[in-house]
Amino acid sequence: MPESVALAAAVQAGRWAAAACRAVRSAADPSALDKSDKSPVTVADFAAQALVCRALAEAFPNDPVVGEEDAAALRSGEQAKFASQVLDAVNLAGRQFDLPAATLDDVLGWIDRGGAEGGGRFWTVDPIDGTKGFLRGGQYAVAIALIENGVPTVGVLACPNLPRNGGDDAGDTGALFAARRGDGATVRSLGTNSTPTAIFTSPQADPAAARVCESVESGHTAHGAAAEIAARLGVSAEPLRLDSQAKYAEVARGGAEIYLRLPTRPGYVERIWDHAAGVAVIEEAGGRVTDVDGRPLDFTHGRGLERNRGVIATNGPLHDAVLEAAAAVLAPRP
Ligand SMILES: Nc1ncnc2c1ncn2[C@@H]1O[C@H](COP(=O)(O)O)[C@@H](O)[C@H]1OP(=O)(O)O
Ligand SMILES: [Mg+2]
Ligand SMILES: [Mg+2]
Ligand SMILES: [Mg+2]
Repeated sequence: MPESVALAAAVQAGRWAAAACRAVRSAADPSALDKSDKSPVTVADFAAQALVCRALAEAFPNDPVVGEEDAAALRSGEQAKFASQVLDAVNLAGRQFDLPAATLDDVLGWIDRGGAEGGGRFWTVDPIDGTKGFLRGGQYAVAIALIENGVPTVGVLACPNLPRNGGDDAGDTGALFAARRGDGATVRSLGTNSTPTAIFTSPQADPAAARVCESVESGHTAHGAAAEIAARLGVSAEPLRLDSQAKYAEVARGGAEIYLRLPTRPGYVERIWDHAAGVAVIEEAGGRVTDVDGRPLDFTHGRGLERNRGVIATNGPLHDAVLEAAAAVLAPRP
């Protein structure tokens, strides 16, 4: 079946952005700025958001985009050198795809296309999900999703550092996961014209045999509570720690059964771009996603998942058992 225009645009956007991320990492140690919440943002985050918004604008000029980054810091005279590095990264990646050279104004304009509010139909973009992983040389993902009436209907996760065929095939690094509601989920390489292969979650129904993945960063998830949940389920394998939505991808392709993202402090609201693409990919691969209370993720409240706390994603068959264990371990919803 030919891919829909929306999925094809998101795949192209993911490839362009992944090329920029790789170019930045191979050139030098990426320099980072601190955002107001103290989280880092690099030249590659901005270049990747510019390229994703450029690709989406070509295919869907009227679609709003809700992106993580904005160009305000790059427009301030103080960051002129940083801004010119972003421009260079966009053009370096662009040359790989025969794109016309961009100006700094083009790049700032594309980045700021990500400042929309959302609505009935909109895209949400995390140009680098897992910036800390990117800086460490760990996992990161370019995450792109189309949301229609609160439902992620298209999702792409481009994971430049993830082995495509599982852990044994480390020579073939870089995987792009894609899904469109009703059409299933696939993986392909990051190269142009690569063929997608269908992926499915693991059929494992024995909780004791499950493999759990979680964040590397202890500030992003409660590792202790996850260990208690795993113990209740009788899980013996050590958790797999990965940065970014690569965790959703790993569960979607059957490399793990459970992804736990457990609240570290009351009041942290998850961002829609940290989950929408992962939800589309995992659900189309046969999995399930809810918050820790079993509620579906609610993408109708702007930039945050205001109505949810934490996230639990599973292969499907294990979902109810994990929710039951989580309810026994976590304090009830306030
Ligand atoms: N306190 C926090 N709790 C949960 N997630 C967070 C927190 N601070 C930042 N994040 C976001 O968590 C995601 C990475 O989590 P993980 O540990 O799974 O890799 C990123 O989207 C990161 O944003 P960013 O996109 O800026 O990297
Ligand atoms: Mg960030
Ligand atoms: Mg993120
Ligand atoms: Mg990000």
